[in-house]
Amino acid sequence: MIPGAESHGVNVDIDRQEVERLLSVTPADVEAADELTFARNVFVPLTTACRYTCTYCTYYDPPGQASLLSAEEVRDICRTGAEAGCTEALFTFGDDPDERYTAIHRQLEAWGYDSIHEYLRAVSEIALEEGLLPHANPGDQTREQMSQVADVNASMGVMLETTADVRAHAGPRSKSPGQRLATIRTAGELGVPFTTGILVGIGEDWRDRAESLLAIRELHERHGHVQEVIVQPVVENERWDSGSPDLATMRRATAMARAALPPEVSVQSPPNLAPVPELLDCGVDDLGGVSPVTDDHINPEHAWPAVDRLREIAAEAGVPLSERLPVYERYLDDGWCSDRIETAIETDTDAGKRFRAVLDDGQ
Ligand SMILES: O=c1nc2n(C[C@H](O)[C@H](O)[C@H](O)CO)c3cc(O)ccc3cc-2c(=O)[nH]1
Ligand SMILES: C[C@H]1O[C@@H](n2cnc3c(N)ncnc32)[C@H](O)[C@@H]1O
Ligand code: MET
Ligand code: SF4
Repeated sequence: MIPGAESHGVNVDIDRQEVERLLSVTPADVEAADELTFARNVFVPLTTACRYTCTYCTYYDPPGQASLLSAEEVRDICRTGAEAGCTEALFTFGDDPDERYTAIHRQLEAWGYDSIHEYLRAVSEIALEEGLLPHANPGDQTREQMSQVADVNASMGVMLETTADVRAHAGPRSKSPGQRLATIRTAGELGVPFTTGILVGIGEDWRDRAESLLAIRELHERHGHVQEVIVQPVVENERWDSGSPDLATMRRATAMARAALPPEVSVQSPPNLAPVPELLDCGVDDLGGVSPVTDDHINPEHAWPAVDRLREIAAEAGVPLSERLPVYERYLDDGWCSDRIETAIETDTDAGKRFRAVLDDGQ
C-alpha cells in the first residue's frame, strides 16, 4: 500500500507482473526518440515560504525570512521573458506557504488576497497580459485550490517524487505520496494537462521507481491528462550531501520510464541537471523548460544551457529539435484548454503570433 493513499482516498492498483517486467528493463530494450522538444520559459519564484522541509531542497526559507514577489516584480519578470521570446511563465514555489507563515498570510491580506491561490490567479492573469502562458507547480493542491486557477493556466504540474516513504520527506511536516497522487488525480478530474515526474536518488529503490511510474501510468490511463514525466536526478547542494545518482542509474531509470508509459506521454530530461546526451538512447523526447533570462531557482548552481547548446545536442544525436508550448498540442486540438488560454493563442497580438509560430515549429 502506498503511504497516505488511503487517507487521501486514492486507490491505485499496482500490477505486480508489471513491476517485475519494469525491473528487468535495460536501456537496450527501449528505442531512442526520433525528435526532441523544449519550451522557452521564465521561472517566477512567487514565494520561498513552504510548509514542508524536504531535506534535498535549498529553495525553502525558514519562517521569518521567506519572501513573496509583488505583482510588479512578477510583471517585470514576465515582460523580460516575453521580450526574450519565451512562451511560458513557470510559477514554481513553496507548498501551501500561507498555512504556516503568518508573515506571508499578512502580506497577502495587505495586498487584498485571501490565499496564495487567489494571488496565483492574479499573477497568472498578469503573465497572460504580458504575453506568456502560465504553467503553475505550487506543489500539492486540493480540488478547491486547483479549480481556482485551472482556467488561467495552460498546464500545471507537481512532481510525484516517489511513492516510497523516504527519510528525505520525514519529519513533522512532510510530503505524503498519497497526497501527491491525489493532486495528480484531481488534475485529471478537472481536465488539466499535467506534468509530473520522479526524483531519483532520494532513498527510493528500483521497486519504488517502478511502482511510482506505474502509479502515474494508472492515473493517466483513467484521465489522459499526463503530458510528460520528468526523470530528475537529485543534485547536491548545501542541504543535501547524500550524492546524486550515477549515469548507469539515470540511464536505467529513464529507460524504465519509457517502458512504463504509453507513447503519447513524453519522457523529459532536464538538461541543466542530467547528462542528456548520454540519456537520449534511453527514450528521452523532451528537454523541458529552459530559460534564456532567469535562473533555475530550485537548483541555482545549475545554469540552463543556451538553446544553441540544445541544438548541438540534437544535431549530434541526428534528431530534429523543435520548440513547443507549455501545453502539448494534442490538448489544444482536443479542446482541453479554457477559452481564456485558447484566445491568448489565437489572438492577433505579438504574443498570439509568437505562440502560433511555436505551434508551426512543431509541425
Ligand atoms: O527548471 C525546472 N523546471 C521544472 N519544471 C518545469 C518544466 O521544465 C517545464 O516548465 C514544463 O515542461 C512545461 O513546459 C517542472 C514542472 C512541473 O510541472 C513539475 C516539476 C518541475 C520541475 C522543474 C525543475 O526542477 N526545474
Ligand atoms: C520542483 C521540483 O524540484 C525538485 N527538487 C527539489 N530539490 C531538488 C534537488 N536538490 N535536486 C533536484 N531536484 C530537486 C523536486 O522534485 C520538486 O518537486
Ligand atoms: N513546493 C513544490 C513541490 O515541491 C514546488 C516547488 S519545489 C521547489 O512540489
Ligand atoms: S521541494 Fe518543494 S515542498 Fe519540498 S521543501 Fe522544497 S519547496 Fe518545499
